[in-house]
Amino acid sequence: MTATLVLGGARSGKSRFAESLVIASGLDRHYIATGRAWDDEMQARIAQHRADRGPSWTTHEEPLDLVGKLAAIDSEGRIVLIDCLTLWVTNLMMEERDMTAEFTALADFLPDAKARLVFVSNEVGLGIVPDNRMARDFRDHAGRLHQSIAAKAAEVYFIAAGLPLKMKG
Ligand SMILES: Nc1nc2c(ncn2[C@@H]2O[C@H](COP(=O)(O)OP(=O)(O)OP(=O)(O)O)[C@@H](O)[C@H]2O)c(=O)[nH]1
Repeated sequence: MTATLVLGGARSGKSRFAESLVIASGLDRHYIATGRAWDDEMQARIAQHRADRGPSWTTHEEPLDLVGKLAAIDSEGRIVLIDCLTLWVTNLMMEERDMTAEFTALADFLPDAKARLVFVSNEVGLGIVPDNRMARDFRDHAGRLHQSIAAKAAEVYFIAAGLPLKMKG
């Protein structure tokens, strides 16, 4: 099945746009959250997101084993929204995982996926070069991952101010 990549900045409207693609598909809706609730504000925000999505979505929370989770729920007639890749990259870095191996596993999974996949991610590479090493590594990992997913995706969008710019497809 096909994959879509939706890139954008913080509060650009990328999650909402990705959700609209899922709803328009008419397929069985699944949501994989890679983020973790680290404080009360985030917990409240997540609860609101869940309420907004409503009961027609099946939610999975998977901070690290994204490929394993995708494989476990992969099925024809299903669409899976992954929100978001940059939080997955953060979690992998915190656990000192082999980034190249993880990114390769995800890219290799895409052509064989039976479900339709919609990836959301933050475009974090547009500002000045960060002055700390970890932030520079994070930016580089995210940029490499985006290029690899974009190369295999059928459609790629960039969202700014709530407006989608179609870059591929
Ligand atoms: N753990 C968990 N996280 C969730 C759930 N639903 C949404 N999220 C997280 O909430 C985040 C998106 O919410 P926001 O922080 O409000 O949006 P944003 O990414 O800053 O802004 P947009 O560009 O508008 O999407 C995603 O990264 C998800 O991982 C859920 O059910 N469980």
